[in-house]
Amino acid sequence: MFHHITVLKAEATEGLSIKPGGIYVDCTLGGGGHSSVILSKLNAEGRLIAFDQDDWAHENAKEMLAPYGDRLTLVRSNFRHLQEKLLELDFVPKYEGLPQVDGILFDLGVSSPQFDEGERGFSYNADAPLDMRMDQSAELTARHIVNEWPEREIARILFQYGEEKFSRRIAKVIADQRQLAPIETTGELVELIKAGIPAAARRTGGHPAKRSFQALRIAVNDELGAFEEGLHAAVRCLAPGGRASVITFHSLEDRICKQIFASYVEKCTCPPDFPMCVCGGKGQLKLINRKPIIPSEEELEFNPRARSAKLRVAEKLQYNVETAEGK
Ligand SMILES: C[S@@+](CC[C@H](N)C(=O)[O-])C[C@H]1O[C@@H](n2cnc3c(N)ncnc32)[C@H](O)[C@@H]1O
Repeated sequence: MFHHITVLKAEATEGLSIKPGGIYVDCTLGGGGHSSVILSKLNAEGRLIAFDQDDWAHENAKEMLAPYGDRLTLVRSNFRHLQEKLLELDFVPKYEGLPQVDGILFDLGVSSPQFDEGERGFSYNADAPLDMRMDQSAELTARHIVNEWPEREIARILFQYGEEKFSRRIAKVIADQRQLAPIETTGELVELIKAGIPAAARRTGGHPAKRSFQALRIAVNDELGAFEEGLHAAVRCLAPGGRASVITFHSLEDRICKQIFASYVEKCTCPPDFPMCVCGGKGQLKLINRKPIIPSEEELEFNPRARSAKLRVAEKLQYNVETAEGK
């Protein structure tokens, strides 16, 4: 059973402002929660293209979303290849060599089954081989990072991606241990992480391995690099008036989303409610919400995993003056 509770389900799909006959992309299919809401709002002309790099998500979606027939196209790929993959689909309109879709959704991170199934190696609560790959055909595993990367690189990712204060001490414990024997399992790694954190600090702030496991997962899957590339591609692939809805789960992701969106609005000086950019600037997006939308208390009661979620929505502007005048 694939059981993932969809986060900000109504808010993220309402953010897309769905037209029944439009073409939409869910970059993070997962358990199909957002995809099924989008599909339920489409008519016979409407299409959803759903990406995931994990086979599990596809196996589940093939069954669960089968009633929608050819309204749904599944793409097993990293969303960093969004533009190339959309160009391959005949039914997606193209303009000046770019695909044109009406909305794109990202719900970042891992799904609950990926995390909860110990065998995938994402969880510090289960003993399993050190894997952590979302795409099981990818080469880089957590085992490789822990056993092969230089100690200072391990310290860097623990600090940058996990905000782990004791990153250097943990990296040193890992480097010392692997001289004796390779580190093979999540259980062994949890013990090494604990050994690198002073006893008093271990008793506060949740599970002592939480931050390091997050950091390793981000590094194994190059999550931030893929998101940056995917979000830039999304802005290029939106048709005028199309929306991007992005749910992030930690400050590193949210910062990337905020900065990328800002980089496409900052040169436009048109009023926010203006339907078309006429200032001659190169603005391509307008922000639908300046402050991120966060889950309600009711949602958090029902799904505590939604606690750190933030939703940002932006809309592609109509073509700017140069393009609108038929250049
Ligand atoms: C949080 S879950 C999505 C849950 C989904 N929105 C739902 O409601 O069921 C994130 C999913 O995105 C996938 N994913 C994460 N990063 C990806 C990437 N760069 N390319 C493709 N899929 C990715 C993961 O494999 C996972 O299945």
